[in-house]
Amino acid sequence: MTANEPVLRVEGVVKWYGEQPVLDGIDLDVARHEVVVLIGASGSGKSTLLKTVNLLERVDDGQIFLAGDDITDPRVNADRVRARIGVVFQHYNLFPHMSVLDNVTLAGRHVLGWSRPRAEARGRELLERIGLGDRAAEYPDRLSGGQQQRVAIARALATEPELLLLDEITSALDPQLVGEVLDLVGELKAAGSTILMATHEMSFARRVADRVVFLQNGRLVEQGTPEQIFDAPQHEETRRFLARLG
Ligand SMILES: Nc1ncnc2c1ncn2[C@@H]1O[C@H](COP(=O)(O)OP(=O)(O)OP(=O)(O)O)[C@@H](O)[C@H]1O
Repeated sequence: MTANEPVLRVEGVVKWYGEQPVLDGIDLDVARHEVVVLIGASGSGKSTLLKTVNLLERVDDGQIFLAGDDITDPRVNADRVRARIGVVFQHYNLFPHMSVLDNVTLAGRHVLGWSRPRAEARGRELLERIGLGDRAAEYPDRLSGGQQQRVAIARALATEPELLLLDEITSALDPQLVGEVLDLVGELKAAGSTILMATHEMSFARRVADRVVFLQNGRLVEQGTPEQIFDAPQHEETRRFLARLG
């Protein structure tokens, strides 16, 4: 990979569900250390775009490159690609029958083949970083929703991914737990993570995004800095979307 190559390049991506194009020719780059935030109405295609990057959905047309590698090539090993991309979803999806530490070490041990000591050293370091170092041996249901979502973020970081995908990671949380998760994302940004995320939290998008991307009906309508998008949107569709949010 060359110095200027984006971590992620999405080129002409099209995805159909039945008769309906859900992604209608998306072009998008994410540079190293950049935080790109997807906004748009429910159903505009944000989650589907993240799923195509993580290979949970196959594209019908176009290509996706991760650090220059075409990950939409049908011959790629999807598990290997996924180990290079950390993903956190709305529902934290921790394994309830495994300790917090085992949840965090699973991918390193089973996908990357790390030894237990290596995976656990990395896992404990991450749990310390998210302020849950003393909860390693507990089961997830002993933790609050915000703490579980922080563990899910630690799990996503465990394989030292090149890219983090965050999909509505606060929308299932009680309002008083949202802040701790958003603060953690702010810390990841400060530490230089490369992040592509979808959110309905416009105040957070404004705070954390280097670039905001507005999607509507599977098309990328407009993108720019938070100031450009929120204070001076150029497209009528963007203006209408933001006006509806009040
Ligand atoms: N598995 C599926 N089968 C058929 N249609 C789907 C499927 N998943 C999503 N869709 C449709 O694709 C469109 C885009 O959905 P997507 O979840 O990507 O939107 P979104 O912008 O992430 O919405 P939200 O903000 O509500 O999460 C919607 O019309 C949705 O109904």
